[in-house]
Amino acid sequence: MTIPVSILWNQDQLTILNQQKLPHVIEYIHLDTIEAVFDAIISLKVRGAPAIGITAAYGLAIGASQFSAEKLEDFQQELHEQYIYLAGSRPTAVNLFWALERLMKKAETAKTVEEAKAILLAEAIAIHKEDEEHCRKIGEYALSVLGDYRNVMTICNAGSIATAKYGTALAPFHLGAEIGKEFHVYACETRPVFQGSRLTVWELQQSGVEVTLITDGMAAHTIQAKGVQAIIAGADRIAANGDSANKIGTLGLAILAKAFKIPFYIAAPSSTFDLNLADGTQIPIEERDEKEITHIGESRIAPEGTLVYNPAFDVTPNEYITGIITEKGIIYPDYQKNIHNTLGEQIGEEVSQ
Ligand SMILES: CSC[C@@H](O)[C@@H](O)C(=O)COP(=O)(O)O
Repeated sequence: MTIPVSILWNQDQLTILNQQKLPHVIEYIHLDTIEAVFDAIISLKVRGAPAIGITAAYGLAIGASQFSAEKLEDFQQELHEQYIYLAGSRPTAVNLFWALERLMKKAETAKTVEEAKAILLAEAIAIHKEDEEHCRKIGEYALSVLGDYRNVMTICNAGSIATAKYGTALAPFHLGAEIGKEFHVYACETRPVFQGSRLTVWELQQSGVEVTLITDGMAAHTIQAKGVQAIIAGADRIAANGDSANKIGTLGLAILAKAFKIPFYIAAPSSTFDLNLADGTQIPIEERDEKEITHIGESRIAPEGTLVYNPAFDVTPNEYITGIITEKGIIYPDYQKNIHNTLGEQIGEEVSQ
């Protein structure tokens, strides 16, 4: 049993698991240009907030390595243009902007073009490595709060393949499998793109975790009928007051958790916090192609001319969140105060869009 990984940097080459094709085809593809990285992000070949950030960082470094500029000033100008280009790939996951800005800041310190290229790549590798360490810590903290619980619900895929390794919401299940702690995970299929059925179920099966698939509309009944003891979800962006954006359907689960008096946890690394935003109303919500709802694969399931609203994310207000599990510890209400105390002021200065 192995925990799958979706991003590899080997011999100066970026390779990703093509998540579009899972679970039927396990295909790893090389991304050799910044355009290929942009396409992989917008088309969900790579997805999940931390994985998007890591891939974008490599994308900027790969792009910069191919610039022909000889003068540092020209190089920095081209770098800025490519940074804006990649930052336009997806709007909600703040890890994208966080990672790109981290590279841009580092590049400013370079004295030569060659040095800038080396700095960019080193920073992308550092972000990749740190994310794995952070996710492992999140998993350890999550295991401590889940305690003796066995039946836990999740949504979307906030797993190993959405990060460098281990995942955020799925990290405790992978680590649990390693130490013999048995969970039974109820995975919401997560319409419209089915990250739950296609990715979470596949990923948990790979590491030997017991997982049952349900449709999103079955969540309330399943909590009641199967004795779900906790819900854990990832996040794409967390505001300074703890309001958390995650895949569409997460807010519904949080409300259910309150109604059924079970804990609802968000698991996310510090790179997912955007302390520049006072609350969740300011988080941009991506709206995606209506075909994701009117079709399953290439088959149309709604009449021609159907009006469609397809927001990919929703925002869970902080009052529904029992705790936010980060690599720096578990943050409990009062979120406004405790997020600031746990993450420190520097994060607020670094993250912006
Ligand atoms: C650890 S990833 C957390 C979230 O990014 C994840 O749950 C999610 O919403 C992913 O959305 P996606 O649209 O598939 O990129």
